[in-house]
Amino acid sequence: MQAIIELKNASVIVENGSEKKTILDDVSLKIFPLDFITIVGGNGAGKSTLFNVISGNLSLTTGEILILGKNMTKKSPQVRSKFISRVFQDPKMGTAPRMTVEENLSIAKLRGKKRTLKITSSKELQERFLTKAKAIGNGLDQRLNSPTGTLSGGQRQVLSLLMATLQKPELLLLDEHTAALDPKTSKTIMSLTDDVIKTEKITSLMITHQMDDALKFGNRLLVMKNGKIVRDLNSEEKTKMKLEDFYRIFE
Ligand SMILES: Nc1ncnc2c1ncn2[C@@H]1O[C@H](COP(=O)(O)OP(=O)(O)OP(=O)(O)O)[C@@H](O)[C@H]1O
Repeated sequence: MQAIIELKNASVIVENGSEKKTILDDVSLKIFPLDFITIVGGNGAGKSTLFNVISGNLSLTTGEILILGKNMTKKSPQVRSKFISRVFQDPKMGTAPRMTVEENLSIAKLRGKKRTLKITSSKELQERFLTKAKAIGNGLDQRLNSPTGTLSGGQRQVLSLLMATLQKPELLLLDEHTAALDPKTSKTIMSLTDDVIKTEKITSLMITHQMDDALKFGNRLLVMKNGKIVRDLNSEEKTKMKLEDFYRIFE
């Protein structure tokens, strides 16, 4: 099967003064269509580095990255954004605060296409958005003409998620996207995420510090430590895993 993303012996070495540090250490990984992979690991394990390497925000020191079989190692984040979208931990990151919800949606429509300064409103996109936003019921559908800076964190994260997925990406990167929300909102956004991923059939990677979410969601689980992938568990192995087993891996 053709992998959506393939990393081949990917390493990133950074220099801190005279010291060199390997922050991604010879990682080889294939992400297949419809994979929903959860990623866990302690602070500094290399999870965000992995995302930055995939999105093109951080260059590999050695190794290769292929997207749909094509070598994209030297391609910019803009080129890769045709294939990849990302939702960040900080609700402020995914949207432009002074622009309204509607204007932000128009930007989402342009993702991956040649960017223009003209921001056009798309009726179809707006209708799709409204249907989904209404179903969530957190009032976002009432705020189409409000600047996104005035939305609650939960509303902004729903908007970021919908913006990242209204135009189906080849790969969705979820970077601890529920971590800054209160427990109830976090739960709502997590079940919305799972629902969107399933109904739109979106291949996804999700970093989380919530072990129960890592076990509950997705079909595959990666554990990272010291810049390496130390476990790559399939669904069956994942279901056998208990929280205690997890904590043992981290020890
Ligand atoms: N651009 C960079 N330049 C130098 N060091 C970096 C860079 N990016 C990350 N690092 C370092 O690489 C290591 C891995 O960081 P990374 O952010 O990938 O960890 P993480 O697993 O996402 O951690 P956390 O759970 O705390 O977010 C850390 O020691 C970090 O300081």
